[in-house]
Amino acid sequence: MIEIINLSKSYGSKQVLSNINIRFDSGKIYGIVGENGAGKTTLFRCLAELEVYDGRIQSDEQNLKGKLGFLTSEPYYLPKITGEEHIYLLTDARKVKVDNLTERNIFQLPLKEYVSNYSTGMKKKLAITAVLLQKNEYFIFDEPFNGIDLESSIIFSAILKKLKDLGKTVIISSHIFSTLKDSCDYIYKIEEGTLSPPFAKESFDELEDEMRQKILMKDIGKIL
Ligand SMILES: Nc1ncnc2c1ncn2[C@@H]1O[C@H](COP(=O)(O)OP(=O)(O)OP(=O)(O)O)[C@@H](O)[C@H]1O
Repeated sequence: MIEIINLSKSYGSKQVLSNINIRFDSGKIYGIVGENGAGKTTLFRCLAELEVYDGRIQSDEQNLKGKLGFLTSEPYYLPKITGEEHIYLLTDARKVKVDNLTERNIFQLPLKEYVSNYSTGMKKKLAITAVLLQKNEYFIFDEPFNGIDLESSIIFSAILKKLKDLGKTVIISSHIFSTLKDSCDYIYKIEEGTLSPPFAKESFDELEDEMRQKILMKDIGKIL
């Protein structure tokens, strides 16, 4: 369980998150949606303790940091590092021993090659692989579906379900609503720094309609 209590975050005079309260339970998948700049990544960075914020984040873990895997929307790689080395770097940091990496290479990445030679989607899949192999209890996936091909999306969706079955806590953001609809137990919307009440599965269509209506109200003719 992770609980966020009265969390607010500003960058200088700009308030990005206001009084966020949310609880993430084990064995559940939580989706976070919101327009570009709504504050999704900022919320995730606060959860990963990469930001200073007002409010409190508590969990039933003594060392949440060591059990939280964070797939950032633009993962970082060292120069001149191979896929295999990148994975071992991250798993060694957690003192997790990875046997049989070849078998666990679910996205069939060329792990002996330099990551700098990977395509965008391959880099994303490498980052997903490393976060999974770290054996985390909590997972934050910021835009995991961005840039990955259909087959990999299907594999990743199946992995999400498996994580849920294993009792892990999963928090995920995506602009592709269908991917969240498939996987999530609850979806929250961030708008102007505040969080909506949770939408449960039976109200996902209602949320999607609401978001579509808002977009349709914009006068796209202005640009043409
Ligand atoms: N380091 C920073 N300094 C100043 N402002 C920032 C910083 N990081 C983010 N912001 C601002 O905070 C707001 C929220 O950004 P954030 O990246 O959390 O949005 P997001 O919902 O993840 O957007 P996207 O869907 O585009 O990824 C934006 O207005 C952004 O400009």
